[in-house]
Amino acid sequence: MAKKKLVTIPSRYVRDDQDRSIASSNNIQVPVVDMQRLINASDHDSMNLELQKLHFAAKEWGFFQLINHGVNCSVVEKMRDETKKFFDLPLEEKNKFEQSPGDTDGFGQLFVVSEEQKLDWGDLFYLKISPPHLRMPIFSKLYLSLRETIEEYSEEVKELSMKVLKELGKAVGIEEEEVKSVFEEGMQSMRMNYYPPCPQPELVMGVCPHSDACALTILLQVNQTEGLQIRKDGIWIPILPLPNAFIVNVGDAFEIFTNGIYKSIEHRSVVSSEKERISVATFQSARLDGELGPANSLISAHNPPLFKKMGVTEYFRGYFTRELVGKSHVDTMRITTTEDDLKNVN
Ligand SMILES: O=C(O)CCC(=O)C(=O)O
Ligand SMILES: [Fe+2]
Repeated sequence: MAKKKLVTIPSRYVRDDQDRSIASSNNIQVPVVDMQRLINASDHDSMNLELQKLHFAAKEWGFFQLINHGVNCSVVEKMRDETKKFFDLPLEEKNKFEQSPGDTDGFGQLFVVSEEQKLDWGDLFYLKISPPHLRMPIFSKLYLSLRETIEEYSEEVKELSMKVLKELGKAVGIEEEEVKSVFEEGMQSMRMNYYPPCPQPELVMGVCPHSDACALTILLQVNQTEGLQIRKDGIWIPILPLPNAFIVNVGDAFEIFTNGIYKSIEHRSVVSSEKERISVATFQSARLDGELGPANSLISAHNPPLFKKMGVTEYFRGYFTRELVGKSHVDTMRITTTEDDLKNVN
């Protein structure tokens, strides 16, 4: 669909079921966290202050912008350039990386589970990156400049994600070893999003409301264009991306791991009539041969688990075989207390 000059919107893209109202003021913005302060052990006071800020951001917002993140600027620039170049390729070139039916990796659309399902106004390119044995054949078909850039960028982002996850763990009292054991060799994947301008943006959605299945998402706004909105207390808030910052959000797996202290937040992206928009989301998840459930360090008689424990592979199977609708997936892991359970307690 990218780059085609359409005048009317094909009906499969029309989303008349969406509430499009947004917060009335631009003054409400997600918190900004400074990574350098967070890890600068020589200044304990400002480190603790920043940890409190991070805790507040993850607990109350599930989203924040991360500045001084330490990822090499030239690597980020290369990632921006390569992503733009990829989506600028002629369609037949991009189609060489097309998703095969039933597969999530490749160029196309995600989560299309039926012929009738509505479509998002955007193209995407999804790749599993790490550990390397998860890479699909498409990965080795990437031309050199794109593959090298993705490898370099994702390696740095993985390090950053682990640092942030450990800090978040610290803020709620989860031992670092436990964070590492679940997430360090975890699956890392990447979704490059391209949203072309749309003649009637009020009829479509770039990405419909969803939460991310992973533990942590590091989002790069490639061309600094607005469009991402997050749902806080029922109100959609547009995010104004800061230059040189990443937008970071808590995913479903970390909501489960923190036993609900941090929550994954629904977000969506809207499109514009004039400008294209490009973003790169890098997802850090749990290791596939492990289990996902509330962290042992948090659970006690006073703090019973709110979520079931489940094999990580099974957890993802559930996510990818459903249409992406809000936070429906994390709800399937919730332990529901029935009246019978309550009778047993009393
Ligand atoms: O394009 C964006 O800013 C958000 C994309 C997103 O939510 C995703 O890829 O999961
Ligand atoms: Fe997302």
